[in-house]
Amino acid sequence: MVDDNNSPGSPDKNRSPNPDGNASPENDAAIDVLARKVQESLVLGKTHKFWETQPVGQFKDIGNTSLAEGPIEQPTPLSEVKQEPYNLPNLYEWITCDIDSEEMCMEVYKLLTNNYVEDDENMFRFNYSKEFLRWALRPPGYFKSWHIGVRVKSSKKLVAFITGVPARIRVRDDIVTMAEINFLCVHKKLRSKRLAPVMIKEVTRRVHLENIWQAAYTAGVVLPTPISTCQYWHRSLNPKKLIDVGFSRLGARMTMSRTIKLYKLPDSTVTPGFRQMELHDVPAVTRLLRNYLSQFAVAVDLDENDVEHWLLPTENVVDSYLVESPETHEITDFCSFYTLPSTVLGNQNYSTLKAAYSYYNVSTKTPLLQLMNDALIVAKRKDYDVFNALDVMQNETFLKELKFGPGDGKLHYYLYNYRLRNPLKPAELGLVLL
Ligand SMILES: CCCCCCCCCCCCCC(=O)SCCNC(=O)CCNC(=O)[C@H](O)C(C)(C)COP(=O)(O)OP(=O)(O)OC[C@H]1O[C@@H](n2cnc3c(N)ncnc32)[C@H](O)[C@@H]1OP(=O)(O)O
Repeated sequence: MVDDNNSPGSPDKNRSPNPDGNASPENDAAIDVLARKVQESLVLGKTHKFWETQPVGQFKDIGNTSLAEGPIEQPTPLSEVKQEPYNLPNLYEWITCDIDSEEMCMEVYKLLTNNYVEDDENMFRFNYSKEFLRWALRPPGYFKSWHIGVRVKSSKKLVAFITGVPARIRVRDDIVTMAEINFLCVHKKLRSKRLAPVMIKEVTRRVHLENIWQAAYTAGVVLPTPISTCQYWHRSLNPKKLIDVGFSRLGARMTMSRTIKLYKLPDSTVTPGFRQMELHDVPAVTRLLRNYLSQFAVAVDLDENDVEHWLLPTENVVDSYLVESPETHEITDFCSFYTLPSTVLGNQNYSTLKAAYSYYNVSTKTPLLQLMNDALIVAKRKDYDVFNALDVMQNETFLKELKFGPGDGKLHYYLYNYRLRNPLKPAELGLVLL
């Protein structure tokens, strides 16, 4: 395969300042990578003033297999949880963001659109849509109080944001109610002022108030300590545009027309019984997914309400397809992706990149390769420019063959207040965070 996807143009949360090249995702390699990071930190005199105070795996404990797996700290009585918000610098105030309100949702959208995650070279920035934010922030049992903003007191301008949503996550045999923390953002003009630790402490306090003591999150930066380090892969659907905007490069000895031909996909899907998921499919999809996810060391635990929320197709937010056997009408396979465009920064011809992100996929009868090729075909038909996938679950089995190319940088997975003895391989993760 000609890899024309090696440019720095992947706007993932994978903004590690020192990309790790091609480290293999084996356990030992993962430990090596972490050990190297820690070594670098020591040489640079880099410490984690905030993270060192938190109940997370610490770098000094890497490889110490005598520490037990499970919660690091026990819950405290709710009456001992701090009742008042943490102090902010005087000019700022906390708000709870009512994401149902069109006006509030627009403010959050604008903050993120202008200040959220960029790639290393500042060519692309995530552009989560308002509909996406509403979907991501209002799953079953969500808490409004976990949608937290910081405003300037005088102007009321929103300058920082962090969110949590509840989720059940299974770690080996232990099903743990956690908060999934996402959308941490500080306005560009307020960076490096230690606002992020206050935001994290405040969301932690509000999560504790609901008697929840663990959290899961992903980030492009290395913090103490990843439970796994994954890589994004990119499948060009519109190679000309991707090259024009600098997302990918023309491969060596490749012309534009050969590249277009290389990535061409058929107009229609090939699997008999392949169709969009509908409301009445929720029980069957839930069974299929639960059974599939049970094989991973760490996985999301989804019931029917969760599946309805997270996987029932929502225009421009999440797409789900399944295979219904034409003979037995049994639901045998499932695939899904979510929609996350990126703003193209400083390009004359294009302003956005339309990206699909692989979500949860299950194959029992249709080979995964064929199922995912059908997913690529529908994504292409819906005018996506690129299809992205992490190397989690069984994704490695189709990435190369379906002409995905590796992105640069990594996405690190973390648990708060839950220790794992060793880092996991990406293929041991059954969890995709948005
Ligand atoms: C039980 C319930 C628990 C709930 C909480 C669970 C934990 C949740 C954790 C949050 C999960 C978020 C998941 C996502 O949303 S990941 C997406 C993060 N957002 C972005 O990358 C958007 C663009 N960047 C920014 O808006 C800012 O640079 C941010 C806000 C990221 C940092 O602002 P700033 O650049 O102005 O820095 P500071 O001076 O205020 O603070 C510096 C301290 O902050 C630590 N830092 C930097 N980046 C991250 C990061 N991505 N996760 C955790 N910590 C991070 C850093 O190591 C340092 O601590 P230490 O190294 O000295 O110790």
